[in-house]
Amino acid sequence: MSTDLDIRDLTVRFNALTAVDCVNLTVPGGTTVGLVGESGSGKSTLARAIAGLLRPESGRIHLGGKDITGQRLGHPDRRRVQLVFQDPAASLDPRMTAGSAVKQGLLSRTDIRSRQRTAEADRMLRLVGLEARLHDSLPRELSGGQRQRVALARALAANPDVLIADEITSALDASVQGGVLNLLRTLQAELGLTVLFISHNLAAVRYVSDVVAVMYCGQIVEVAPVDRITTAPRHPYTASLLEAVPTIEDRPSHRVTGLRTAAATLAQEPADPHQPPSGCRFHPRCPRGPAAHPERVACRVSAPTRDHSTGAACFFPLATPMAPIDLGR
Ligand SMILES: Nc1ncnc2c1ncn2[C@@H]1O[C@H](COP(=O)(O)OP(=O)(O)OP(=O)(O)O)[C@@H](O)[C@H]1O
Repeated sequence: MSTDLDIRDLTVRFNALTAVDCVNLTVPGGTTVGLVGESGSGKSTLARAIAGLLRPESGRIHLGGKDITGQRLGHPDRRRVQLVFQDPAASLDPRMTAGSAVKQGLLSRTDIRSRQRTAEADRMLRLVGLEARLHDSLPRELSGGQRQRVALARALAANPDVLIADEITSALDASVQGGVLNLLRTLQAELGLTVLFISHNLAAVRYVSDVVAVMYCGQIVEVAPVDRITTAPRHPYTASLLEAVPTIEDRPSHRVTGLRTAAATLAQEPADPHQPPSGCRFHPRCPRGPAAHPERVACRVSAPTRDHSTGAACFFPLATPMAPIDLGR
């Protein structure tokens, strides 16, 4: 049975810097939510807070209805959320074999006896597409893709409900990225995992996600099903991100929403989370905001909340593209 992950009003601060600001996000059980946004927008901080590696200042994290906020290391529920990082070379101990790394993940399991661990570690290695003969290999004897599979096996060994994948393909050669993404999709479906998939790579996000959440300067500015958000983004920031992907330009729906103007905005510096702009944090860069439309003062003075009908936190969201007109024969 798959488990919902519910994040409510979550705030994480590093001294004066609010890296995650009152974030609300639900990852429905057994689905994948992709989390995108520019560098420094707070994606990894949110991931680490959900995984219990950072203590939030306020807000709650619920897993299957149970509050797991701020659980300490060693709490039995901590294994239920597993985080896999970008760089397996850094996250794996260079002196520890693949099998030993996976066995570490098994330590949190009360249902696996110590004498079963070797066989179970081999099963986990096979599950991620590695031959059991690699059990005794050290990280330096493995390729980047194999190392990331070991990191995945170690995470899955804990039998988690939620897997957070933070840029897991970014450090890999393009030729092996697809294999890891396919593996993630297969594992997600077979194990009924609830997945938060963080990536700069919008093509990867589109490939694995059911829903996409867009983060800007510590806040979630838009959430929508993947097909909708990639063809008809409602928040100007989402549009800017999509516009930065060259292949998207050929999509007719984007011409309808007139997104070409948004591309230029990404050339400007992102908002500084130490001194976030007033009102909507995107307003100084926004092609639909007061810089281009001086009468739109609301953007400067009030912070928009996410609207249920558009999924976007914006006073002047982009219009839904009109359905194609059927001209008949
Ligand atoms: N341990 C820390 N101490 C102080 N500030 C931090 C710490 N970790 C992150 N930050 C700051 O918090 C903000 C959000 O960073 P975070 O790494 O969560 O962003 P991100 O969206 O994951 O970026 P990237 O895509 O580059 O990984 C940034 O301004 C960053 O400098």
